[in-house]
Parts: sequence; C-alpha cells; structure tokens
Amino acid sequence: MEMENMNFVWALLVAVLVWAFFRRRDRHNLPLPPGPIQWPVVGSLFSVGFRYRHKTFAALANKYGPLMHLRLGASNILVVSSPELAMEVLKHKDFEWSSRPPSAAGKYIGFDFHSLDFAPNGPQWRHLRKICITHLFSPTRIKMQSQIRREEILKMVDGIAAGGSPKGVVVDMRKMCDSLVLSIVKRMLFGKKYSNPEHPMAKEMESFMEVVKEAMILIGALIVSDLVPGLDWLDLQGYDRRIRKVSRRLERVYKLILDDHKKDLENEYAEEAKDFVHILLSLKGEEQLTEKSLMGLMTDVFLFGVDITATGIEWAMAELIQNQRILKKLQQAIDDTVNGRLVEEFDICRISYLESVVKEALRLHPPVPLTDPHYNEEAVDLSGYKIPAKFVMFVNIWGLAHDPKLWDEPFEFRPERFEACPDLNVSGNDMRYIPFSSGRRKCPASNLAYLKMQHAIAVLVQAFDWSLPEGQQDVNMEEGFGVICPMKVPLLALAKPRLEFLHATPTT
Ligand code: HEM
Repeated sequence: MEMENMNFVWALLVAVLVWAFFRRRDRHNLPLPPGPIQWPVVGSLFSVGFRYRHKTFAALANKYGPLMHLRLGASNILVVSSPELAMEVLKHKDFEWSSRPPSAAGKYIGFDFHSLDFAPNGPQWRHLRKICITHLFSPTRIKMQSQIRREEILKMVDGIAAGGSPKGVVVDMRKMCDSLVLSIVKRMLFGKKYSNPEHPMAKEMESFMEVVKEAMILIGALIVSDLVPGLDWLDLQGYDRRIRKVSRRLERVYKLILDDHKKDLENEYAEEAKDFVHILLSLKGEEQLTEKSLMGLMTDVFLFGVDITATGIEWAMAELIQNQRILKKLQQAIDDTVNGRLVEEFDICRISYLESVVKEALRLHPPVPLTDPHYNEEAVDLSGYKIPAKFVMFVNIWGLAHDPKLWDEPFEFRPERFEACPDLNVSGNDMRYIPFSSGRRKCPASNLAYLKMQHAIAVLVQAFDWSLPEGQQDVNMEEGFGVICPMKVPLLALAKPRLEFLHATPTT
C-alpha cells in the first residue's frame, strides 16, 4: 500500500478511537441496505479502496444490488446504481436528498459553505442557485459572451496552425484544452483585464493558478476529519492545515479582484462589457450578495468551470482519434452544414451527428463519474428501508452509463446509438444517462459547458486531421483518479491542417 494510503488508514484508526471514546450513544438498529463487509474502525474501506471508486461501486453493486450501504470511518454512505432508484433520489425525493455533508473543503475552500457546490440545502443555497441560473448561466448571458468563446477558440486554432508545417504538429491535448477553457473562464469572470502582462494584477493571477490546482487536489482527497466528524483539530494527515492555507490565499486574491472591480463600477459600465464579477457586484436589494458568497461563487466558476470541461474535450478527442471512421464522418457532417467556412457556435444545432458524438463521449467518459455527495438532514424512507438522517449518498453516473442491462456494448464508442434515440439528451430526464446529474443539484452550467464542448470539438475536427504521433500505435485510454476523472496519460496527437482558410467569417 502506498505511503499516503497507509497514513490515511493510521489517521482514520486514531480518529475513530478518539471519536468512539467521546461520542454520544446514538446507534440505531434499523435494517440498512446490503453492502460489503464492515470491519471495525475502517468500515468498508478495503472493499472500496482508494481509487476508481465509480468502477468499484459498479462492481460491488453487481453483488449487493442497486442500493448499497457502506461505512467509511464514522460516515454512512449509500450508493445508488439503477435508473429507478436514481429517479427516486434525484427527482421524487430530491428535496430530502439535496443537502451536502459537512467537509473541510466546504468550510475553507467553499468559504464557510457559501459556494453553491458546498452549500447545504437552505435559503443560502437557494439564493446562490437563483443568481447563477438567472444572471450567470442564463441563455441571454451565454449568448452575450459567445464572442469571448469564439475569439479564444480561434486563438487556439491559430496557435496550432502556427506551430506546424503541412506535415503537421504534435499537440499536447491536455495542455491545449486546459489553456483554452481557462482563458474562456478567466475572460467570463474578469474580462480581458488581467491578460495584459502590464496590469498590476497579472503576476498575482499567474501564481493564483497554482493555488487553484492545489485546491482541486484537496477537494478530491480522502480526509479523515470528513469521515470522523468533530476531529479536525487533530489534523492527523496535515490536510486541514493545507486547506486553511489555500483558503487564505484564495481569499487574499479574491479581495483584490473585488476591490479592483468595485472601482470600475464607480463609473458607468455598459451591460455587454460587464464580466461575471461586475454582474455579481451590481446585484441590489434582495439579490445582493455578501462578500463570502461572492468569493464562494468565484470558487464555483473557477474550480469547477475549468477542469471538468477540459477533461470532457480531451476524452472526446481521444475517442475520435482512435475511431477514424467516426472522425471522418463528423468532418463530413460539419463541412456539409457550414459549406466553406469555419464552424460557428450558431451552426451547432444543425449538426446532429456532432451532438451524438459529444453525447457518446460524455456517456463513455463522464468527467464527473459520481454525483457530488448528497446528504439527508432528516430520516427518509427509501426502497423499503428507513434511512436515518445524515447519510451521504452518491448516484453512480458512470455505473448507469456502463450497465450492460441498459446499453448494448456499453464499452464501445458508438455515437450512432444516440442518433437512433434523439430524445435521450443531457437534460437529466432519463436516468440511464445523466452526465450533468439531475434534479435540484444538477450542474447549473450544463448548457454553457455542453455548448463549449461541442463548439471546441467541431472546430478542432474541421480545421485539422488528427492522428497519433509517429511511432505510437494506440491511445492509452486508462483513467486517472480524482473527483474529476481525467485521462491517466495526457493525450498527444498529430494535427495536420485540412482547410486552406483558418480564419472564420464574421458572426451574424
Ligand atoms: C462537461 C462539463 C461539466 C460536467 C460534466 C459537469 C457535471 C456536474 C455534475 C455531475 C455535478 C454534480 C451534481 C450533483 O451533485 O448531483 C455538477 C455540479 C456543479 N457544477 Fe458542473 N459540470 C460541468 C461543467 C461545469 C462548469 C463549466 C461550471 C461552472 C462554470 C460548473 C459548475 C457546477 C456547480 C457550481 C455545481 C454544484 C451545483 C449545486 O450543488 O447546486 N460545472 N456538475
């Protein structure tokens, strides 16, 4: 076992012993759903392991059924793996299951649970969710910011084209996707301000990205104080200290950004010129946000807005490169639709094969393979069981999308399966396929993220022929690990320009 995992087991052991010494007697003797053997202290840890939890959960569900109970430390966990039960917890009983458990990341990185993702169910979460839906990710706002996405995608194409000869250039797809999505998110949040190297904040922003990366690692880590509540003061793994440090650094930069934007708003500012931070600062009356909520929302957009979308694009490109027949068919579908110019965002709704390709990539490789942890504040009936309060519940998004009882050849990349059923979409109504989840906690940015993925993939595929670099036989399709599921080995691909023109016609 790796050193880090050994440390985790020891820390958990000490924490559970201390917890058992002090805890109130609050045991319940209700029958709970079946699950793997639970050892003293560590619970089901050895059955679940440390990695690829979505795959382990799917394998365990074959044995124990679609509603499974596990224990890790003092935490009780349910895993849901059938469409019927997913419908029950995400739609019919979504109110009961729509809270989030307490966690060190939520407390510090989510600014005392003031981020949308970490906020427990209640007025604070409802307020933040409404602001996101009506102001940040509304169809009008998405349309208003289309020029930003267009410019950044064209920059990416120019960058690839400039680096190569007619024989092509090897592209590090991971770096390229990260940089594309990051530039779009930065401009949505802050406008062009900090892209100028002369701006006093430009240097600060560079080192800020390191803090964001550290925050993502910590959000994905198994932290003992999350599994044995009330013992964060022991900080047996040193994670709590790291999380507090990251939180202080995020807070410092956020405050600088907020002050800088407040100064802008002292003068008249055109609505179209406003970035997300201007919009959030301009809210008045009941909608007005506290400083903590402003910082929480910036965390939502920055931390969840970049990695997940970039991961989705990288997986889709890997599948296309492996499946040249599908790549060619997609190129043809795009060329036929746009007829002699570079594909634009407004063309996407007319290229149904593109949608099928992106849907299939999100099915085969959902970038978020398990929902975020849902949590019941009160006891709730589920599938004949009385589930006590304060259970953590995950829906296995990956498991549902790979279940051979629900899909033909679930491990094959076959976009045609979606052409046969166009109503099967990302809206979260059919629980076999929920890459953005479903119900109250569904991803609030799904429309934006889905559009961005489709446009970026369409442009890459239309502007270049893609293949493996010389000497490489296969794409390594192994998964890395974390809350977001990246490719284990970053994808390298050879891009050869296939269009004489690389500059698009102006948008309508
Ligand atoms: C392909 C890209 C994306 C995918 C597949 C995705 C998927 C998801 C999933 C599965 C959840 C968990 C829902 C649950 O717990 O039931 C989620 C939540 C969330 N996502 Fe996304 N997401 C993507 C992009 C984005 C982007 C671009 C943003 C922000 C700019 C974003 C912000 C959020 C937030 C704030 C939540 C928490 C919502 C809440 O708890 O109310 N996501 N997303």
